[in-house]
Amino acid sequence: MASISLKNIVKRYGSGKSAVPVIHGVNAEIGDGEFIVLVGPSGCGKSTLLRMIAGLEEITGGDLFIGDKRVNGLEPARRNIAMVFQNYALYPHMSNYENMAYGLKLAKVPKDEIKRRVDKAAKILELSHLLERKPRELSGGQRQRVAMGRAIVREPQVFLFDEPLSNLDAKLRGQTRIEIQKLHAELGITSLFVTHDQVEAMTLAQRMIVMNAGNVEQFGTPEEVYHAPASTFVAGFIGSPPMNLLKNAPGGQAGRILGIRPEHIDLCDGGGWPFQVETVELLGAERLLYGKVGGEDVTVRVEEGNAYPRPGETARILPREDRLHWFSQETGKRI
Ligand SMILES: Nc1ncnc2c1ncn2[C@@H]1O[C@H](COP(=O)(O)OP(=O)(O)OP(=O)(O)O)[C@@H](O)[C@H]1O
Repeated sequence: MASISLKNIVKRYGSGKSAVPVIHGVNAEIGDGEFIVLVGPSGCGKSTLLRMIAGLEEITGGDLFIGDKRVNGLEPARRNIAMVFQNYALYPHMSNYENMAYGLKLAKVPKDEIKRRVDKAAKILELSHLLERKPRELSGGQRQRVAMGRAIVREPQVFLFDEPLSNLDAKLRGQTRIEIQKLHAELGITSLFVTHDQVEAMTLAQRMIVMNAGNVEQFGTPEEVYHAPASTFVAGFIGSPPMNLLKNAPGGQAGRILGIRPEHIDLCDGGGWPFQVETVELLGAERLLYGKVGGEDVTVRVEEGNAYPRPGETARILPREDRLHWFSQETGKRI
């Protein structure tokens, strides 16, 4: 196991005048054994960052340490890292056992040691009864477990996951998420998990790095990111539906954006803000009311079973005082 340290990491694709800057100086200290999720919208540079740590992409500037060793120029095979990809990348003609054993065989690990490691990984992943089958004889979720097994047997210092759940359906994604958490609890290997899905990020992360356009917007626990987003970008990205952001809120201040989550607004009989309801959506346990306050979009969440206004009506709403967030209109940063 090992810590990972990113010091002012920069990435540019190409060179000279045609160089495309993609990562603009990322700093992060990841502790030994931590499970970190890297989350952000498509194109923000998550995969590029992960691939630089894996050694699959050259680092343009800055220093990357794994443990106390600077590894910028070290080839991937010598970084003691295992990577799990979205598309599993299993060999179709090999059995699942052979797929898991292949890397060790190449590394000339003795046969009985290979068997010991594969059997142990298969047991952890509940794959023992499927080892003789070929990957095509497995479900998507089982295939992803074989891919994880292949990573585990190498007993790496670091696991890198590149959107490994995105080919699975919603239910299986949920189950596999739980398995990955169990695996981490059992093995305690430093892990970096890339996703664009904020729900996946919130549920898996011990700490999460929220990225936007090649920069780190926030690095914190899911609680910190949810309760104290560092910027309007994070406020709008984390949480579903996203935080309401109002430039001209009643009682607001010039130059400031007021943020309030839909779940932190109550309906009231008098006082509060006038809220013109436009549409209402039922999502099982809750109802979302979409409408306007003074011309700005506002979403309000009401627990199912409670009274709620209908489209076309004007209701009164009261944001909870202790749940208000303030951001600078100029920089978007939290005040
Ligand atoms: N080989 C390349 N040459 C030039 N630009 C590239 C190259 N690879 C990636 N990029 C650009 O770098 C930026 C970051 O890409 P990256 O794949 O890291 O994003 P991402 O956050 O992982 O996105 P996604 O979730 O869509 O995979 C994008 O703007 C992309 O177009």
